[in-house]
Amino acid sequence: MAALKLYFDPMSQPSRAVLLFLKANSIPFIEKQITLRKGEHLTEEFLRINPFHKVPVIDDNGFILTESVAILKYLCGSRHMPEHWYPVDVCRRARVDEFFGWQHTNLWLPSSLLFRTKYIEPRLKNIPVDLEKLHRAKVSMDQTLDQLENVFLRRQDYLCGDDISIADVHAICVLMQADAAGHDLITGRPRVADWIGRVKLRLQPHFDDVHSTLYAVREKFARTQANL
Ligand SMILES: N[C@@H](CCC(=O)N[C@@H](CS)C(=O)NCC(=O)O)C(=O)O
Repeated sequence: MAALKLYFDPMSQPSRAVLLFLKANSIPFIEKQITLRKGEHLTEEFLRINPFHKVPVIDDNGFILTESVAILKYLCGSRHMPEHWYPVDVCRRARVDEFFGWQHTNLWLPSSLLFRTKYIEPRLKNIPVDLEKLHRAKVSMDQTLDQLENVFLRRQDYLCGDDISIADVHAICVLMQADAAGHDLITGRPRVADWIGRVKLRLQPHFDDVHSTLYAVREKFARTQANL
């Protein structure tokens, strides 16, 4: 049987979620890095794999799947992973699905907007940072972080229950994008701070390995754009 292939860019938050999950669970796979910055997602070869020109994508012995959430769920089912990642119990599983439904507009959107506005757009279009747009993204990101603090983490150690699930892996990778853009995730949010520490610890050393490219960007921001 051909090995699983993962097409990813380490600068992409959903790519990192899948990469991290594979590494943390020692699932064998072949790395196919697609560097978005270089336009490698727009080649004819990649468009045949994903006509939507997005990463991540997996090719599991000819079964091609896009969308990070679908990929994580597929890996849980096809690799018979420990139950805590995506519980079998109907209600516990529904909590994970509930979070994934919520995160698209509430977590993914503000975090991506923040990073895009501060990092990608100025470089791509050679323009200064749009401060008004950045402010809107920051307000929205703070609302989301407060909801993580006061709703999801109010009575439990992980986002969807008492043990780590694929929702935690996905969410922390998305949040790291905002962190790299210099957004303060934890001040006044002790539960979010503890949760980040807890999830990272569960996923080390792979967490730092998968985030090394992003950490370099975060350092650059801290030196050059700390005032924004
Ligand atoms: N909902 C998708 C989002 C995938 C996505 O937007 N990927 C971005 C990188 S973070 C991408 O490949 N963008 C390139 C493009 O849209 O051309 C998922 O979770 O997998």
